[in-house]
Amino acid sequence: MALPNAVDSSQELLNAQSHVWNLTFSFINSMCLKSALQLGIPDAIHKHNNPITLSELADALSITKSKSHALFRLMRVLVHSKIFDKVKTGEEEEAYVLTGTSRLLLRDEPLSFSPFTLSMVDPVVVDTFHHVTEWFRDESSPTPFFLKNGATAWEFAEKDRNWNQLFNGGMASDARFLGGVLVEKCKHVFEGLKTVVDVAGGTGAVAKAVSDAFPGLKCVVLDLPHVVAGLQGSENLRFVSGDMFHSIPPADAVILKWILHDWSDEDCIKILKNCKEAIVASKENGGKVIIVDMVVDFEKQEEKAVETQLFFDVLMMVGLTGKERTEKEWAKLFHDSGFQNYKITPILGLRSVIELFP
Ligand SMILES: C[S@@+](CC[C@H](N)C(=O)[O-])C[C@H]1O[C@@H](n2cnc3c(N)ncnc32)[C@H](O)[C@@H]1O
Ligand SMILES: O=c1cc(-c2ccc(O)c(O)c2)oc2c(O)c(O)ccc12
Repeated sequence: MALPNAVDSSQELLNAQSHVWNLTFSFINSMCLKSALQLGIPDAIHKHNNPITLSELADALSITKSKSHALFRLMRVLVHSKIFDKVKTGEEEEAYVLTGTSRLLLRDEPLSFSPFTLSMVDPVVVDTFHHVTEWFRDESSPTPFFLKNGATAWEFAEKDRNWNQLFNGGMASDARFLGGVLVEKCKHVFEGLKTVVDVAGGTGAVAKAVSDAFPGLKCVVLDLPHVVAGLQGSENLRFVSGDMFHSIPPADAVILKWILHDWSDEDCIKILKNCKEAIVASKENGGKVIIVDMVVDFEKQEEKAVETQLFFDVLMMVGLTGKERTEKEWAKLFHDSGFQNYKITPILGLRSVIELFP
């Protein structure tokens, strides 16, 4: 029975080859998405109000006539990756519509994710990945990013104004989205608090959502000088520049959103000890740390969720010294930083709110 085996094994080889091709070229998905956002395709479809044909789309984007077929090919990839959908509008004619995914990427929507995506497909992030192999063989660089740039990501952001703006804008788009969900789904987390400091709170989008939802609550955003310079606060929102490794202003609660996954265990313990110092004075009003981060479980999740968690974990390894943590790893961090108790509420999709008590 040589033949069936030969067929089997050649089919296996062909499948393996196709798998290798798909993995080799999966960056094309990211780059087509980047072009779609830069060209403003989601907004053009949205503005049209109806399914949009290829030629209407080309007109709306002011694309040169000679690129019309290229646009068709770009849209074919984007429809395949379910960023857009295609509907029949007549016998022959087809037209494009938005999907839930592209609705999240509309430029002028308050909850747009587009700035985050554009920051993460920028050469500052993507180029770092060309230095991973070299980093594995390097004795002294903490990250591939450091190996390439001779600076940490935060030092780099201080020097490069364009990247600083792009990165802070990207973070703010996630923070606006999450801030809204947080105050809606996690009201109880903020009840009874009089003061809160959002440590490394970026340009203040989470603090703004919290200070708007709880007008009696005084919010402070602490971040590095190049992030908070020139930002305007409000009645109950104030920006302070400083270094969380040195000191954190005292408050009833500290928020740490997407901070601890940026850092090694050793650095997290330093940050958490400073947070503890900031909150212990006001134990009767709250005295807690509110962490928003992933609690990963690489075994018990759906395939797509596992992939997202693996991507974030490697992103943290390549750009920064951080990682995504399992509950066991979180618990050890909390114990090693001198906290007694924690409560995980897994309500933010892949991320959780962890309340940490001294
Ligand atoms: C991943 S961003 C998260 C920002 C914000 N919490 C959010 O989720 O949108 C990390 C933030 O940490 C800030 N950061 C880094 N080192 C810091 C330090 N030593 N002290 C204060 N903030 C710092 C960065 O400037 C950046 O805004
Ligand atoms: O400055 C950076 C920041 C981040 C980053 C991304 C998502 C997050 O949620 C987060 O907290 C941090 O990642 C980088 C990266 O992966 C690079 O390759 C180079 C630079 C950076």
